Amino acid sequence: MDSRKLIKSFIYASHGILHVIKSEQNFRFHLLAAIVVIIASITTGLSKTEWIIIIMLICGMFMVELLNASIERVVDLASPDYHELALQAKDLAAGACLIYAICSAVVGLIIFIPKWWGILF
Ligand SMILES: Nc1ncnc2c1ncn2[C@@H]1O[C@H](COP(=O)(O)OP(=O)(O)OP(=O)(O)O)[C@@H](O)[C@H]1O
Repeated sequence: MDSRKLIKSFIYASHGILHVIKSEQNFRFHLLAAIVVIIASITTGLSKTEWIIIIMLICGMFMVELLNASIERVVDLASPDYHELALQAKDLAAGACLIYAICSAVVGLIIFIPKWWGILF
């Protein structure tokens, strides 16, 4: 295996992540939300399985946002002017983000609410 090629791939991927942090407000919001969820998870106390679910949800949200940002750029490159298919491509990608965000919120509530209920009452 060519280790220099592997290191370069990591560097390019890191550039992509840094670029999306700088340019996408949605991504910064999800980053902040992830920090809040991690703090809540530490203070609430989760099982190993619950931690795995939370980590997968957080990383999944970042992945979907990165793919959405990537699709937006490809669409802007291919169709700078208005086109119905460009609209559909961007709206479909945004729809994917919305579905994942709703799913994450629901799963998060299923994990946290019974624990907080147990602490409060
Ligand atoms: N070339 C285009 N042709 C047709 N409709 C478009 C085009 N570009 C954007 N749109 C429509 O405008 C909406 C917003 O597009 P925009 O590029 O501003 O993305 P966004 O979702 O606001 O992302 P961000 O603000 O993160 O860049 C899209 O969801 C789509 O409905």
